[in-house]
Amino acid sequence: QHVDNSPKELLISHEAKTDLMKLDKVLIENLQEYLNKLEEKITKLRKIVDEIRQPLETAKGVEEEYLSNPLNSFPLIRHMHQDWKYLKDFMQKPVGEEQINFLKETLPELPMKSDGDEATQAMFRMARTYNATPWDMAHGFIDGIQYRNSLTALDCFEIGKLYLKWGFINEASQWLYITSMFNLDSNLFQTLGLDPKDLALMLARSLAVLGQDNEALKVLEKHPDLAENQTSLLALFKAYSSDPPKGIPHLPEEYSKLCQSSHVSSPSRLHCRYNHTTSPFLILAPLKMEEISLDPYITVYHDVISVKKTEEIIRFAEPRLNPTYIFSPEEGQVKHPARTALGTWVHEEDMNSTDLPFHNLYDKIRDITGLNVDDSDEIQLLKYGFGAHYCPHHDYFNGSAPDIESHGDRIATALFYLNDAPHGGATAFTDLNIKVPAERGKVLFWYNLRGETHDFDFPTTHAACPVFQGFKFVMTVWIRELNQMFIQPAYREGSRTYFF
Ligand SMILES: O=C(O)CCC(=O)C(=O)O
Ligand SMILES: [Fe+2]
Repeated sequence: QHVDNSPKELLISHEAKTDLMKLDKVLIENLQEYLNKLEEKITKLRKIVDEIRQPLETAKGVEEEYLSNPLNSFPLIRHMHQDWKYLKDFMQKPVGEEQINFLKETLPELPMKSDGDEATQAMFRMARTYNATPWDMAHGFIDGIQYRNSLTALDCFEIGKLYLKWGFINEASQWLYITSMFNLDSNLFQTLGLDPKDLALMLARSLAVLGQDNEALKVLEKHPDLAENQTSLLALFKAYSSDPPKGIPHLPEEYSKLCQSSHVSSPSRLHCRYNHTTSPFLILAPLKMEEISLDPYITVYHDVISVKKTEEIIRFAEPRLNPTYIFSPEEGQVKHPARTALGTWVHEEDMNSTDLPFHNLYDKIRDITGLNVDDSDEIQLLKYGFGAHYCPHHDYFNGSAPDIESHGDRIATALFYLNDAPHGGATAFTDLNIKVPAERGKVLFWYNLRGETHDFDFPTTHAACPVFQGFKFVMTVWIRELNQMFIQPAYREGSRTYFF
């Protein structure tokens, strides 16, 4: 399968990031080589300057006597006639062309604008979801954890611009203010695209919009080019209203609250027990089960899948990953910032292959859930990288999927956690105030449709919190409804109430 080198691919794949670092190293070496070439030229020129200055030094104060000597006047004429012409050629000769060309050729391999935008948006998402102030974020402090790294002026500037574009003026002003606190005097930043004048304009504009006129004027005053027009600029900022921003991810407050590590799920009155009733298999090998909600019915099973199996599944998935989509009744499958994991479907032939880790998976799910699972169900492997998340959603299609006639809706979901997400990445049931951390070997199981009627169970709305560090790997199994006809005969087709 073709791996789409889309923005998300860069964000999520560890390999892609490792490759980027390797490429960065090569480019830095190339830049160093360019510097060496420049230095070579400078060293040569220094020697030449010293050399050609020599006769003048000798003649200093005794010019007439000096020139009367033909052994001096000849060299002068020759030098003036010849050397400067050659020097002009030497000065004009481009330096480090090879290195410049190498950089030019490499540029198409580097992240594109959309990659940069997506990375900036991931920072926005994490800052908002984990309630990190710009100051904390810039200093590597997020969701109670202090990371060793911090952001540079250019990083902060980029994030500030996004906040400004999306109309989060208060945060924008803070990001831009932090940017301005870096030492921007050297024109180093200008070379790299951070024009202090642009920064001052943006910062002043955001302050003016916030009604902090004096602060805005102070920022403008510091700039020789802006100081003289400060009052008219201020008036302009205040009169100017930008178009309503587009593309801002909606991050509901209850979702953010749940995702933060400070949130502790309300102590469950339900218990853990060993499930040995669902199937004959479980009588022999009972599973540690945790009921985390009775209505809707949500359970977690521990140690369902071995470390070895999870590793095999991850190895299977890695080379097959593609961007994931959300299902929209109007447009079908669409790429959307609400879902930013990479994924791959597991197809029938792979499910049944004895060489692959999936071949007894259907049995296992049947044992746990008591539901009939087979090739009519959908299995997707998902990898969430840096900042990847899935906004609150429900898994049922609400009658809109094309194959709903043949398979029915998604009656239940079994979510297998294939690794431990180091920071972030929990599954959050936003209506229930329940958060399930991503821990290897667990299976989270819930019904999306209500028992008797198969009505949509709204409080099953759930989300995947943004992953801040490392990645999160899961396998989602959506169990379809019509396969359960003989197990749950209470279901009468057409009985469902549609709410939307
Ligand atoms: O990754 C998660 O925790 C949830 C995934 C999910 O809800 C889905 O794929 O439908
Ligand atoms: Fe889901």
